[in-house]
Amino acid sequence: MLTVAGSDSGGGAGIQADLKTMLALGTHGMCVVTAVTAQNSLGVQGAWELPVDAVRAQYRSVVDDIGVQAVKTGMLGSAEIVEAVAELIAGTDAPAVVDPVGVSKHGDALLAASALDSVRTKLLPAATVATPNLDEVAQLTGVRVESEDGMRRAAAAVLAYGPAWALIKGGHLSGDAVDLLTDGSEEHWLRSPRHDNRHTHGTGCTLASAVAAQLAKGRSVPEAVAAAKEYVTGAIAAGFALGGGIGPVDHGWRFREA
Ligand SMILES: Nc1ncnc2c1ncn2[C@@H]1O[C@H](COP(=O)(O)OP(=O)(O)OP(=O)(O)O)[C@@H](O)[C@H]1O
Ligand SMILES: Cc1ncc(COP(=O)(O)O)c(N)n1
Repeated sequence: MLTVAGSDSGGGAGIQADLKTMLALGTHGMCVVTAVTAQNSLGVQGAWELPVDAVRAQYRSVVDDIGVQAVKTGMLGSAEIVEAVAELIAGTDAPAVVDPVGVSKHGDALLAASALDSVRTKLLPAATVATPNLDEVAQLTGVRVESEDGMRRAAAAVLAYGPAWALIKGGHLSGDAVDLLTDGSEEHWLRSPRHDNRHTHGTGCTLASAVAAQLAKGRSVPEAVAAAKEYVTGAIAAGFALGGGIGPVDHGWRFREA
């Protein structure tokens, strides 16, 4: 399966998190790099986008020869890259999990403000599952959620842009870590205990890649999301200190348990 995302030199989020997740879930990981970040446990020190032609060329190389069973998108950076990727995934016969990455855990911008409209009108409509966190919901739809009660409103506002399913992540609320998956008719609440662990770098990338890996294996969207939630919860519980700031989740927690 394929991730279209930015590189995190610290190895906790982005392309690196995606490929580790794909391996841990028994799939073959491939990647289209959209941007390179200089990043560590303290934040993002720099970010450089690739030319849009390089993004398109990587995508065509992989899809035309090897083929894909599922695609995941993460950091896309600019409106130009968002629009190119939206067109590429819309033309690919595989489910697409779109993580509309806006800012890093440290508050560094990973998407230009000028790209928001392209995310709304081009990328979200091409998604099988869109996985915004609550800050991204606010940025994209204007809906602000401060408690579980508001998550239905958030999902409706995201679904209005056209993804088949919305997975609203409540990781930034307090209390249990609750997410809502809905296609507008079915509703699935995913709840896990909140782990009191500050080493959560990469949670969003890991969850979205895990959903894509499960879809690649042929699971339905609700089954894929339930299995992905279980995987990311274990990875957060096993998150560990690395560097002087926020350490990564542990993508290999199941290997170590075994
Ligand atoms: N402390 C925690 N304990 C358990 N689960 C958590 C915790 N924090 C987040 N989660 C879960 O992790 C997943 C990712 O959610 P989150 O809201 O953190 O995504 P994100 O904001 O995109 O990630 P990031 O903050 O790294 O950019 C969700 O399933 C969420 O419920
Ligand atoms: C290159 C890159 N992509 C995405 C994120 C967001 O990470 P998270 O998984 O924590 O939402 C990041 N920090 N860096």
